[in-house]
Amino acid sequence: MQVANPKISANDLCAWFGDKQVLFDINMGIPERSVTAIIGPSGCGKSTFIRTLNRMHELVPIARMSGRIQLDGKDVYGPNIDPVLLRRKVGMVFQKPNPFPTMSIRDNVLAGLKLTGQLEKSQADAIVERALKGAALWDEVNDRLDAPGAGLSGGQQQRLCIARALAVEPEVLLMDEPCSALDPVATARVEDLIAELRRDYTIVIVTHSMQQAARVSQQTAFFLMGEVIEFDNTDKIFTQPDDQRTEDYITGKFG
Ligand SMILES: Nc1ncnc2c1ncn2[C@@H]1O[C@H](COP(=O)(O)OP(=O)(O)OP(=O)(O)O)[C@@H](O)[C@H]1O
Repeated sequence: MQVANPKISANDLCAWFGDKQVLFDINMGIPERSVTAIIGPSGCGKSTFIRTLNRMHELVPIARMSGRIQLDGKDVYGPNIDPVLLRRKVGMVFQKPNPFPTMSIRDNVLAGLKLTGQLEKSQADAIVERALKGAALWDEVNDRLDAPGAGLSGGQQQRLCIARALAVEPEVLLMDEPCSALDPVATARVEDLIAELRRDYTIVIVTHSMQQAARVSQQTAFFLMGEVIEFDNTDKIFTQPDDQRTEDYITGKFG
């Protein structure tokens, strides 16, 4: 699938852990303000791929990569790019909700801004409200912003982590199996939220749930053993895939 003016593009991307190559010549354009799902069996390189997009891959000492990743046409591995600033633009939400447990809900939302020394105190209340509203959590927590983050349900904690990611005003949100620790009700809320967020953000979501990919995404990439086997509109991937391996995977013949 050719994407005109992609928000992010990967060109000839390869990645290794030590001697083991785990991504092979990935070429993919990720459209702006849209949800792109990454599916594929365990160990096929989905997480590694999204972690190359905001330079988290390089935080693993034995990790290496080659090829090019561009954000708005600019090389994210270029000499003038500060990885910390890049990660503010390209935020990440992880599999297990990971709020700071003893920190208040309010401070959890502000944590990213505090870390990068960007918090203007006079703005804090407005930022907290905007981020929690953006994460569809404000109505549930606005009367207890000083309570610890750990007191929330799993689904609320994940939305708190999404609020924390939104507080730094990213342009892209990478989500690595964001619902895998959530029950179906909490999952549905996060999926509704993803549908809302796509109006303003470019979202890339790794998921093991084919149903989730079909529900939330506009494009889907099927990864297998470190390669992109097929990348197309989600409807096409789930109804008329071009590759037999995609069909076998989505119909549950392996996984
Ligand atoms: N920190 C690491 N050190 C060494 N090898 C790693 C590391 N992280 C991942 N790998 C290996 O890289 C390959 C790709 O892993 P990755 O986590 O990207 O796959 P995945 O498709 O996201 O898997 P899953 O669906 O199980 O989360 C696997 O073989 C994995 O064992």
